[in-house]
Amino acid sequence: MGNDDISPNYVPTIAAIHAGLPKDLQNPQLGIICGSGLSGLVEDLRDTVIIPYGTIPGFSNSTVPGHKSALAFGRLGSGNGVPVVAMLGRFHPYEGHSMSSVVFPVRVMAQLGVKDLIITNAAGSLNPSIPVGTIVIIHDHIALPNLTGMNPLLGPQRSPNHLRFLPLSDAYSFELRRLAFLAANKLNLDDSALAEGTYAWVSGPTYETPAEGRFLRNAGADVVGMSTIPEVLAGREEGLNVMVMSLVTNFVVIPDQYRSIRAEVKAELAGQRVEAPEVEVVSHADVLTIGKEKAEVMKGLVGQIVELRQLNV
Ligand SMILES: O=P(O)(O)O[C@H]1O[C@H](CO)[C@@H](O)[C@H]1O
Ligand code: HPA
Repeated sequence: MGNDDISPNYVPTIAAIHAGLPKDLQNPQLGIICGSGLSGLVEDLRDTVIIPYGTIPGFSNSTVPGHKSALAFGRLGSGNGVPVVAMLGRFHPYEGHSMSSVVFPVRVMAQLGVKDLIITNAAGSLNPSIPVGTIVIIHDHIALPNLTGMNPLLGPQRSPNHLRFLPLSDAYSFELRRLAFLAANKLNLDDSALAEGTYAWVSGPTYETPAEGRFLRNAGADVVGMSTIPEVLAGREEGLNVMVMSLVTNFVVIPDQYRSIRAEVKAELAGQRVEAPEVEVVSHADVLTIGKEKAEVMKGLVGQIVELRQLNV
């Protein structure tokens, strides 16, 4: 899955978007990507204009429950506020979208004038000290697909302004992460509400086996998900400041030890029938439920980050 569309034609896309917007919303400063079940993040936008993906050349539709398929434009923050564009729903490679379609909206955001990009997602925790409901401010990532030939930036250099060899040691904006913690403080959130950690990107759509979960945990990842990193890479390649907030919606199932069938059969042969174990499984429905529960907190944080950014704190 390489990058199949190196030079997208932005003209019809930007024209379609601008045609649907009043002048003062045409150059948003902040981009937001709403993860699974997190479209409620934009409820506080003012003067909102919704543009369905289906009407925007180059955009696909998201097929995942909990993802809408529209851009929301509006204003966030006090006074006149900051013009914002939000993706209500994203594209995942596992849906069959090409890598270039997955990151196209981020490139379009950059064309529209976005400078800061806040990416959200639902993720599974690999770290026992990061429970369900925690919001993890991502400070690093492990992207196995990137290491094995699925890097979204594969292909000819896009332009002289797009770095051929993009460094990623500074991928996650120190400034925006700082504002996230200042915002949590302003909102009187408990220390445990926000954590910092490393996101592991996997292609999905299967959830991890216990051995895969253990492998990722041992590799140093704190949370795992099937999105986000292509957007981070494209955002950085486009010169945006990027921050990622992962909402932990479940623990990745990693039993300490496997139940031995041999031992159970031995017990059965000795006359003691053992019941089949109940194995805990993750479901997307559970992921969406936690998203709904925590949408308010996520929304509050984003709003407060915008407020602090406006004040140049
Ligand atoms: O990363 P987002 O889009 O929030 O969604 C997460 O939730 C889905 C699995 O439940 C996967 O798509 C995973 O990546
Ligand atoms: N694994 C991968 N992606 C996810 C998970 C998970 O446990 N939870 C939400 N998205």
